[in-house]
Amino acid sequence: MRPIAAPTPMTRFRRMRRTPALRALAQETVVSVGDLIWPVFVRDGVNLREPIASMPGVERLSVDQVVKAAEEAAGLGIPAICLFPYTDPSLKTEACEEAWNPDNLANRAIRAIKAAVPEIAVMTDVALDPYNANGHDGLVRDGVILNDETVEALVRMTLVQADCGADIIGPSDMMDGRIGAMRQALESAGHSDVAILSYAAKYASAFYGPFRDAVGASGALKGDKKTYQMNPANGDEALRLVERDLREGADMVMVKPGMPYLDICRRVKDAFGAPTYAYQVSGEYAMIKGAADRGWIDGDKAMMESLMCFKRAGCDGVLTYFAPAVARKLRAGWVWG
Ligand SMILES: NCc1[nH]cc(CCC(=O)O)c1CC(=O)O
Repeated sequence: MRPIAAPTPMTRFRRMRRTPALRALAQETVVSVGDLIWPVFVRDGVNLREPIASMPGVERLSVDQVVKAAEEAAGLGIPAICLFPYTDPSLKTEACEEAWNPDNLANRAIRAIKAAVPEIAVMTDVALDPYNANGHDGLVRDGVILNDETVEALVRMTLVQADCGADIIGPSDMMDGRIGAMRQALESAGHSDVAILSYAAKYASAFYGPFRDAVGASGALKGDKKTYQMNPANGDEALRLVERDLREGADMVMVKPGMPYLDICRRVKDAFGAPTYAYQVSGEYAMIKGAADRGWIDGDKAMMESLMCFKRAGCDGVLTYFAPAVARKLRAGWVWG
């Protein structure tokens, strides 16, 4: 495509910006409620909602409250909810057995949501960090993160989540070969309808800080995640990872974080045309909220603009802590232009 413009004054771009009606007609991109996946934090207990200091407005919810949140999301038309457990430190071990316990917090939440709100898609997190005494996404031996042993553990975790009724498996661990192993295991176990949204291009990012507070992993983590998460300097590698995961059977792919990596979103969408998602991560949320709470930016406008930018960059959808707030704005008839 080669856009052509006659010289001014034959072309005046401002003609199409003059009124809201003309701006609406010229608008190229839309955000709709169907683009949203809402990540929520689950904690133990009953009737509990616990604020997270580094994520103003986000709470850890007990399972009964997660069900309420899922009902609210479904009522707003949000298609999917994604669960992250805050695991009791006493359940964290080096072998991470709690990860495939059918009665762990995340699995109880999946079952409770599917029983009460079957129409909402439940997405899971597959990684060992909520269950690992050392805070890593993989099993660790002598300070080394083990790839193939971790993949076996992740497959066990996946199968239990699928048994509990998960619709979308979300491997966020960045081990090599896990998508193919999970896909095969799901097929063999009769879960051929369960989809995989691969965190294919996940960077070793400073923007995950508030999330690690939210799931209680900040204190536990020994070292960093640079031997498995990507170097922020790399773009071509993201394309190779996405291609590999699609070939192994991923149904959808994700770029994470979101806003600092919109170039990667665009390249991934253009290269493969696969369902492509971005994760607007905790640090991105905290920046917008933190600045808004101090009166430095208009929080609603910055939130809506950020969602539009993901869509413009080629994303089919966005995992965002803003999901219910965005859905409410859309429902109220948000005027973009
Ligand atoms: N498996 C860990 C995981 N899953 C989702 C996030 C980050 C999400 C966010 O920051 O909102 C992380 C953090 C990490 O890799 O350390």
